[in-house]
Amino acid sequence: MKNLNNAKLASELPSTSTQQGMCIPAQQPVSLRAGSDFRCEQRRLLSSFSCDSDLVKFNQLKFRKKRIRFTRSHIHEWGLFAMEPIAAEEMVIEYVGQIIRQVIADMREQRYEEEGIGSSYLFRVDQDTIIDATKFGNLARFINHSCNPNCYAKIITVDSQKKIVIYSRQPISVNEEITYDYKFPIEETKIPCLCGADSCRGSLN
Ligand SMILES: C[S@@+](CC[C@H](N)C(=O)[O-])C[C@H]1O[C@@H](n2cnc3c(N)ncnc32)[C@H](O)[C@@H]1O
Repeated sequence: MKNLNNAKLASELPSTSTQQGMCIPAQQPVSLRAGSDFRCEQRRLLSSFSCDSDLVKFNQLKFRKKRIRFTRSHIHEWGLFAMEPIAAEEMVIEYVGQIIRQVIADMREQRYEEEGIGSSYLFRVDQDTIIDATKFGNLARFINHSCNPNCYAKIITVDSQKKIVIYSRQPISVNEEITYDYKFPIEETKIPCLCGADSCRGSLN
């Protein structure tokens, strides 16, 4: 199955409280305990920091969407382009679509092929969850693959729900095409890559 396969699963949100363990030994002297409390809190903050910043950025993205547009791309048909400068490590857009199971994705993939839909808008979240943006989605469905991309896809958990978010990995200029590495699994039947990067691997898969 050739779905947009995201390898960055390391971003699962750890719980900021229960998974940090109990840090206050009951019989500790007060002064030591205060130090322990402090170190414990510091550890908790440090370990939850990147996750919380994902959450903050995700909430910000809801209220202040990046200015982007889809237009013809030199890579493949339609692509997504920045209409404002985007700094590195910014959330650019969420990849929105229908959440489906593997068995449904397999059936749909076959149906889409029969319908002559040549592009794949299926994005794997985990082993049994796929987001299908073929018929319902947002502008993220227009993002093309590049072997030298300016963005990357990451899975974050918001309110116990996994979400695919596209982040910038470097500053992006106005009118620059937004791309990420699809990380398709390797297959025998190759899909030629047209990204044009010097480091192009020659195929998407
Ligand atoms: C999510 S769509 C991207 C948007 C697509 N360009 C469009 O016009 O709808 C993914 C499909 O775009 C095509 N594609 C994306 N990046 C490509 C690349 N670097 N080289 C060749 N085809 C690409 C492939 O057909 C892929 O299945």
